Amino acid sequence: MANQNSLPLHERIELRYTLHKVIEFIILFLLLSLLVHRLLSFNDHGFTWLIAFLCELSFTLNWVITISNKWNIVEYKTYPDRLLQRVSKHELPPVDMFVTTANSELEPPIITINTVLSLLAVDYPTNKLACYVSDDGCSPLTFYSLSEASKFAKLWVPFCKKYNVQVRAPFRYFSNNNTTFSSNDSSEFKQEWTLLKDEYEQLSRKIEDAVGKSIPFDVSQDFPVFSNIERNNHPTIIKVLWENKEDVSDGPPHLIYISREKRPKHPHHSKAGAMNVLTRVSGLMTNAPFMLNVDCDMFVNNPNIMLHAMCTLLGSENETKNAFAQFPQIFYDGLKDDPFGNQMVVLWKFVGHGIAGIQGPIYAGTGCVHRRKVIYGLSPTDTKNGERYPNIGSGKVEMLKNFGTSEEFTKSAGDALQGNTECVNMSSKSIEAAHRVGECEYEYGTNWGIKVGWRYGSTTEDILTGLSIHNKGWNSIFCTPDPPAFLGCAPTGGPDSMTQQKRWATGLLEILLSKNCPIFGTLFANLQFRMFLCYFWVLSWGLRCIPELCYAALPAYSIITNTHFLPKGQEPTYYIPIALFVLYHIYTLLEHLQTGLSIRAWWNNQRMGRITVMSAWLFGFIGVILKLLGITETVFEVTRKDQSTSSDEGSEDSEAGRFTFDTSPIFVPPTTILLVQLTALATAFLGLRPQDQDELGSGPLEVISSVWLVLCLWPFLKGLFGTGKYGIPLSTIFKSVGFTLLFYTLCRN
Ligand SMILES: O=c1ccn([C@@H]2O[C@H](COP(=O)(O)OP(=O)(O)O[C@H]3O[C@H](CO)[C@@H](O)[C@H](O)[C@H]3O)[C@@H](O)[C@H]2O)c(=O)[nH]1
Ligand SMILES: [Mn+2]
Repeated sequence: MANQNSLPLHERIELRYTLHKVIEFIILFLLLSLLVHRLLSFNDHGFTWLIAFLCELSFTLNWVITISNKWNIVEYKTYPDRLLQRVSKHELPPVDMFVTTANSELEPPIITINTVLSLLAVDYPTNKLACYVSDDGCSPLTFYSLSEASKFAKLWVPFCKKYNVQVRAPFRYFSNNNTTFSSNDSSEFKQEWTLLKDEYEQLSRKIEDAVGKSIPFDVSQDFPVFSNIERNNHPTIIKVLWENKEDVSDGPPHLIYISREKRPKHPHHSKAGAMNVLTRVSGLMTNAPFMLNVDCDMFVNNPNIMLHAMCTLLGSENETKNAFAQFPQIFYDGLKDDPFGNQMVVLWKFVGHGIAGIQGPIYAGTGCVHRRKVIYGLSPTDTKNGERYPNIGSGKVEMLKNFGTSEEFTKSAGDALQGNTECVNMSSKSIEAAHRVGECEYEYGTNWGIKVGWRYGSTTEDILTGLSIHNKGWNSIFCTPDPPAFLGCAPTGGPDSMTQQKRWATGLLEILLSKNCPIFGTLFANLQFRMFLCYFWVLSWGLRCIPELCYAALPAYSIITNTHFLPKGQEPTYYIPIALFVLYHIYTLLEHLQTGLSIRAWWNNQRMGRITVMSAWLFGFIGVILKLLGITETVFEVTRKDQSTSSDEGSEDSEAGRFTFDTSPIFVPPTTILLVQLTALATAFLGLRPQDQDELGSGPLEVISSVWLVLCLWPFLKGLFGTGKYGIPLSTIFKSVGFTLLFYTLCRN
């Protein structure tokens, strides 16, 4: 038994991918050879040679960082059983659970309440949990749905715990299991199951009925605060929907609804602002040392998540090392073969696990358990020395500067920093204080968003917040239990995917071009150099559109002007780009096949990679430039969450993965690139090219490149002839034709 206690709670396992490494180095060698060849033959070639050289230089740099990112692929195994042998259930630390929602139209409340229900039912002592929902939409519908859900939770939570239900989001549970019971199901179970299914259906129906009405319930009676309010102009609303007074062990934990104060002209800092209000309000009510946060669409898929996370966070060694445990983002009911390339399975598998082997995963905004004191600004050395958080200052003035003027809150923050986890309360006094810390002006003049809490200044607040933690020298842990911890929705459709990618590219570049740029973290703080490379790799997504677009223009330019930008057949270097092209695609295909994906999924991801860079990331880049010039502000556009009901045999299904368009200018650049390639190919095949001089004209490689781009842009080619949402709008086509003509004329002159 003594051995039992010395077994580790988590293990780090290094995975070997020798074949991958070999291919990675061959690709690097080929890239370098190509660069050297270009340098040596500059004089014989013109401007295109220089452009190609610069593009390839950036691809090579990117490749070097990719190799570094994937150098130590590690997996963490966690052992919840060992944890439970070591500590009894009532010794486990409390956890506050946060859910954010912002718009009841784009984020249907039925999705939000399923996430909340799945959280309320996790396998963890109920009296250690509290769930806080932040509603930036200040929607009576969301509020109503939650209050109805809290009634249902009283049946649902005990049911899940009694029968050890796997998936604790009711919409999934009742759609997966259907109505077939197994022979060993007791009649009691069948009865309760039927009752709960009924109750859940009633709950969904109530919410559905309420969706149609502008005010879903009698606000004046149920909750007068909701009458006569505007979404962007209202006081703080906090409502304890359910308080777990009796401390029952299998009932639902506390559930609190929060809609922070919003006033026009007061910056609200989108999700980061919401997270900070959640942090403060929960600090006043439960002040748990750990905080789990999820987006409203990310339900719990593995009821043991808290235990898995605790395996990496508890114990004195972890306490001075690991700041947070991040679970991967995985999506449910994803479209077959990932037509929009946004399920990111391969990305998480190789890059995610690779970064996990350096300083730990980047904070991804959802599915993450944070330490409250780290969010309050603690660094690992503060905990090591056992001193009273010297770096963030514990004097009264510093506490006020850091945490604001609420005495109740500074006291609770002090407690949290000292590891004093005594539970606060939900008295009317603390609720009053909670209203104050939810006000717009509360943060003015404080360190909230700057040194404390979720960081402001980027639409990807998650990456920025995680970076500030890694800068301090903290590690993080990539927690990948089986079955997966959380499942969420990936956008389905061209416009939604593009909006999301644009926001990411914008937010990431905002960080790179600010004083928070990770280079400073590695030079002056404790960010490891290879971790800096990881951050640089992610943060520079928005910049990649420049070499990509230039490189995409080169084959067309070469064909139209009858020149070449790739080596010609007489040179031995002719085979370098061919080998690169083949090997790179074998490499990515290998990654997809090893992840269990199809060739089709690989192809979809390849081409969406090209499309996203030329459209969404380009607009992210432009957005940041406009912000830097002071012309516009960047905004957080919420992604639509589709309510994928279980009606799988819908008539539209055959069209489900088809690319959709809207009038957004985001679709102009890819359409233009497509038309440019088609024009170039037409000139070549119709023999309209100018005479080439001494065999220097464009060759098969230029034509192949151009054809390849057309294949990548196939969804747009179909879009040219599609109708409705499947067709590229005429205005977009006209603009693209205009740009194409301009390009053609410029080439000809
Ligand atoms: O003003 C806002 C805007 C958004 N949200 C919430 O933020 C979450 C993420 O928004 P979503 O539109 O789903 O964005 P995604 O691109 O899907 O989210 C990813 O990227 C975001 C950063 O861009 C992170 O915050 C998320 O955690 C991460 O899942 C959702 O729960 C929203 O309700 C707010 O609470 N307030
Ligand atoms: Mn989302």
